[in-house]
Amino acid sequence: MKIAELGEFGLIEYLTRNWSPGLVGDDAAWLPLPPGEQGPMLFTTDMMLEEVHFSRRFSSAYDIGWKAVAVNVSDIAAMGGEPWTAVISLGADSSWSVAELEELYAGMQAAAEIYGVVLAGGDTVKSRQGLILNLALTGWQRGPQPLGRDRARPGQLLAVTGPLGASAAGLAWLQAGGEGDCATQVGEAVTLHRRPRAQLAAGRWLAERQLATAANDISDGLAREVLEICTASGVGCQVEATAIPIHAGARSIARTLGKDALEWAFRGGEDFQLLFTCAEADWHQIETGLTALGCQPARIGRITPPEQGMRLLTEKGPEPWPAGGYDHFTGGKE
Ligand SMILES: Nc1ncnc2c1ncn2[C@@H]1O[C@H](COP(=O)(O)OP(=O)(O)OP(=O)(O)O)[C@@H](O)[C@H]1O
Ligand SMILES: Cc1ncc(C[n+]2csc(CCOP(=O)(O)O)c2C)c(N)n1
Ligand SMILES: [Mg+2]
Repeated sequence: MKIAELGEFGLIEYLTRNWSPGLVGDDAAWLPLPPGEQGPMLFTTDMMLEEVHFSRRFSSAYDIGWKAVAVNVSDIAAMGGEPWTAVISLGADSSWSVAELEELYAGMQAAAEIYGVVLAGGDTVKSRQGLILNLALTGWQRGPQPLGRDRARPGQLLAVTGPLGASAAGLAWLQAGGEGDCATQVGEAVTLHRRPRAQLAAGRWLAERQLATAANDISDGLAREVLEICTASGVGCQVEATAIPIHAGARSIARTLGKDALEWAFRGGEDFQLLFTCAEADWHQIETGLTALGCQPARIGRITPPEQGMRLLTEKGPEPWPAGGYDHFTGGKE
């Protein structure tokens, strides 16, 4: 069915026909505050555009809906918070059918259930070209203070919650005409590109115990996220290239396509693992706790005093920190 057959209001009614009362149908959604929660409120937004953040050639409408929820939850996870309510802004051109938008909503709903997000209304317009999907997500802080980017201190460890490079590798594989639906490490990289996982349990675990001093989700690549923590905290760092965990599927795809998987880890982005800093004395507890949650934590380096700058230690010796990361206005990558 074409969207024009339903019209704007018919489409909204159709897509939200199973939602609870109070969430859709008035000027604003209303719902009770989470019981007993008084921590600071968190509020984030992340937008996805067709052919910028996803392509219908590589992802189903369900995948796209899923990803919109996961990328927003990831920002709450990086603060050590709990996600709560999201509103959806949707712009669709006439190439999108009602059935596809229904799939998009099914994907959003499925991810929302997994992460405990309530979808609470939104706004719908016709786009001139392609799909625009934006979520604004509220959340709240469990710990006494948000897990920011500005409390990394010299001597602390830099670590990640799991392997990197999978999403960019999965996308490169699909762009090269590769099959995504296979039960291999390559298939897993493709799945991680299509349906990224927010590290909500890891963020919550670290924040509740106050074991992480700073954190960031890896949306724009390790190069960019380490720079953000070091800049916000006013510190330097020393990262060992060989300690950076690379997803096995990304390694395999890099070999086949003649690419560099480490480059995907640094500048590919969309891995949505957490980058965090912690006291060295807490590492054993962190490694055990995060592993029990299904993560594959790895320490990749150390925070240093600011005057030492940011350095990458490779087999050839110390190198300046790799520039770049994903930048929308410099052609994707710097
Ligand atoms: N157009 C804007 N107006 C006001 N603030 C903005 C705007 N775009 C981004 N920001 C703010 O700038 C900061 C960095 O934004 P950015 O989108 O890079 O967040 P991020 O978490 O680093 O990345 P990602 O979008 O991939 O999650 C955030 O605090 C964000 O709220
Ligand atoms: C079709 C297609 N081409 C390229 C990419 C890669 N990509 C797009 S946005 C982004 C960084 C995060 O964005 P933001 O900073 O807006 O959160 C990355 C790595 C993709 N996913 N799909
Ligand atoms: Mg972020």
